[in-house]
Amino acid sequence: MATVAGHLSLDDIASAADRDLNYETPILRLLSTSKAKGYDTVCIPLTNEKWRARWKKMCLSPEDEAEKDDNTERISEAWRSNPAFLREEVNVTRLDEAENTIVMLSDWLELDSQDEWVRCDAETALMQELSYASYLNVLVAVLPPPRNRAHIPSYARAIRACLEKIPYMHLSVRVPVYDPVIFQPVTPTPRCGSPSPSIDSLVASGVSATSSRSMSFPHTTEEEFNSTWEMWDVIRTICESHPRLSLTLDLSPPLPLTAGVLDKWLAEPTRQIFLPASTFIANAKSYPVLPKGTQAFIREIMKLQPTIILSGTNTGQHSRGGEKSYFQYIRHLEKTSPGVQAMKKSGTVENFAIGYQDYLQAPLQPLADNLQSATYQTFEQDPIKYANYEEATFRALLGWPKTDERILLCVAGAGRGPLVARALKAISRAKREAFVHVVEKNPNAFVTLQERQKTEWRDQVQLHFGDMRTLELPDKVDILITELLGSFGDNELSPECLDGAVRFLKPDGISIPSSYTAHIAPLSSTKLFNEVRGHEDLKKPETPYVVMFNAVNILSGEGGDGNTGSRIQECWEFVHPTKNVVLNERGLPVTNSHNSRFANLNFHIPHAGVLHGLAGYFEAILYGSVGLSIHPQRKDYISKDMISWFPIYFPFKDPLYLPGNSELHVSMWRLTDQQRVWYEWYAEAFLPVMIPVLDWTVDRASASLTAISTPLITPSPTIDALDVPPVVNKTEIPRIPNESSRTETRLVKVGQTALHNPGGRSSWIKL
Ligand SMILES: C[S@@+](CC[C@H](N)C(=O)[O-])C[C@H]1O[C@@H](n2cnc3c(N)ncnc32)[C@H](O)[C@@H]1O
Repeated sequence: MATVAGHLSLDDIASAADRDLNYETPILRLLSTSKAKGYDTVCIPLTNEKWRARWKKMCLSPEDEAEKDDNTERISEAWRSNPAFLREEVNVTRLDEAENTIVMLSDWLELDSQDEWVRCDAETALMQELSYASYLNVLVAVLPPPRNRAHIPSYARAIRACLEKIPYMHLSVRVPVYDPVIFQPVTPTPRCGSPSPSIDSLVASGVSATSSRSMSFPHTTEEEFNSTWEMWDVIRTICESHPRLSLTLDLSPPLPLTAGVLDKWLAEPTRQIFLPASTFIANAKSYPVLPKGTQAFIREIMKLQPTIILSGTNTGQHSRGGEKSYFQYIRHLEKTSPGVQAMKKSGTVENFAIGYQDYLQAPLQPLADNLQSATYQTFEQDPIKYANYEEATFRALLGWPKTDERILLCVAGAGRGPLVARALKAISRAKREAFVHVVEKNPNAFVTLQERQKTEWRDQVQLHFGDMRTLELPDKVDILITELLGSFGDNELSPECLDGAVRFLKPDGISIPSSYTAHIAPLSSTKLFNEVRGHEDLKKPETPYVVMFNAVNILSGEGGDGNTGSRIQECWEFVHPTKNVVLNERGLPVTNSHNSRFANLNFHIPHAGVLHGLAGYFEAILYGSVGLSIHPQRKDYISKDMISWFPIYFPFKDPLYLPGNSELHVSMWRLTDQQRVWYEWYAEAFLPVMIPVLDWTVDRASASLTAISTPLITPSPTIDALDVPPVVNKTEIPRIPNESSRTETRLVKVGQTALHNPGGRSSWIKL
């Protein structure tokens, strides 16, 4: 269940101050009442107005210059040299008051003020607050929100310094999901005036959430939706994605109905959602509900299990339902969240993967290693994979043209025998006379196969121990059944094993599977990036992993300008039996070069994001229209609730920022020598820019070179990436462009990754 926290306001704390002999302190009284109302925890402001007033007096120049005095400066300097609170400036003083609570630091601190002195004193105050919170064992502190884009690097540097000095505590940056008003330039306050307003006051005054909620975002651009994420991106980058840095997403501003622009928050460490009562609207019966866009977003982000901080629920903003109705509404959203429900429903891949989300696992190597019985047992729990294999075998048997002959089947790589059992079922359903050869190279699993032959299958099967690449069978078979597929299709060396096993097939024989394809999509995930980075050796970021994705955002979108493909794109295909391979006298390929592959795929990136890696999927055709798929857009039509494979993840060792409306060109290789197979991967980012088409003519009147070296247009800061006709020698008469109204789109390169795993130096699969 989602954790729901009640936000205590300064007014709540003040009104709890009247003595109640049942509680030792007002905060303990509020904690107890919140618990009774059903909240799991509370969010408490650490400081109060007294601290704000003292800080203001010490650190901001008075509006009236006449009020300035030396004594104040001395007091300020004394504070700077030894920052400390007075008892009456803080709301929490005891360990039991802070236990399991979320503490909100002074949200008026301007770590990104226009004024350098204000920034400096705000940082001193922040460190003082964190040090005090740390003294009280606080585990999560919500930081004041960033406001001023121009000084976000200063804000981020201050947070980084705090992360280094304060141990254990999680620092959570409060960021509005978007709110352009927050970024209106802060009036410079060179030690005078008051700090810029807090989010709450801006929402309450300027852009009232109620008033703007009723608008349909007529003027809100992609750039505006992106602006707070872009600030967060700078903070996260400067803090090097510190594992104790997280995000409190402030949902005070109303959300758009189109989810795409918000998905980027799913790939971030969004640990808290701040949800004020003012964000709720009244439904037809006057009960508080959330606007559609916010509902959809909360349902989606619930799968990350953030703590929802409800605030202002006791301020009577809605006429019906009372305080508990907000809380109940959140529980209702949780119950109707597809992600949460899938996790709860047994039999789904989401339920099967609980505890494994975003956890990196090394892919199996069933050819090089001998699998454990428990691993086979896990495979065998899949309700869909074996049913689809049985159906494919059944249809292949039904379609087999020679009805009067005994049909020979071979299950190669049989493991503990589930596909043998399914093949026998299919034979019985199809009412055909048939016999099954069974091949397995794992000596331990072969004992289980012998046991099953003796007790279940008897003379319907014949067992053969050995490697399908070298073993000989007594007969050629009609149908060859294998399951040697990895998350990327070919990554458990199905193509190489089948090169050997197809020798068992008659010329017109059928292979189940008949083909499989590998697919990729660019992905962003701070969590996964953190898992692979920071290791001295290159191995970790140059190794593909099997991962059940959760806090992940696929960056690509449909659309684009025709130069780009779909959101998830196919890299390559393997078809069996393989055609046109040069074979030796034993019927085996002379080299493995026919199994190497290359793909160059162009993705459209609609919204800005940070590329951390590639998500990989596979799809297989078993027979006819029966298949297996983990492709996110197709799996539910082909093999819904199949749990055997999680996707694969190809990491990038350094993040690559992709601007909105950019293109990502990905190169992917499957390479091989006589001993190994490995993947290499690389990506480049491009930004399409519109430039006028220049018709060049020779200017005989001017002998100066300036005409061509002066920038004529400035489509992008990387103007040098565009073709300007070269000057061959300095005496050549320059050409100047004619005026033209035509424009064309060119791609300007904005970044690239390293080539990952060259020569298979970090990761490979042993043949
Ligand atoms: C992914 S498991 C599938 C096991 C079983 N068919 C199932 O579906 O549960 C692949 C099996 O193929 C076997 N295998 C892999 N390569 C082989 C080879 N070259 N020759 C024979 N068996 C092989 C492995 O030992 C393993 O038992």
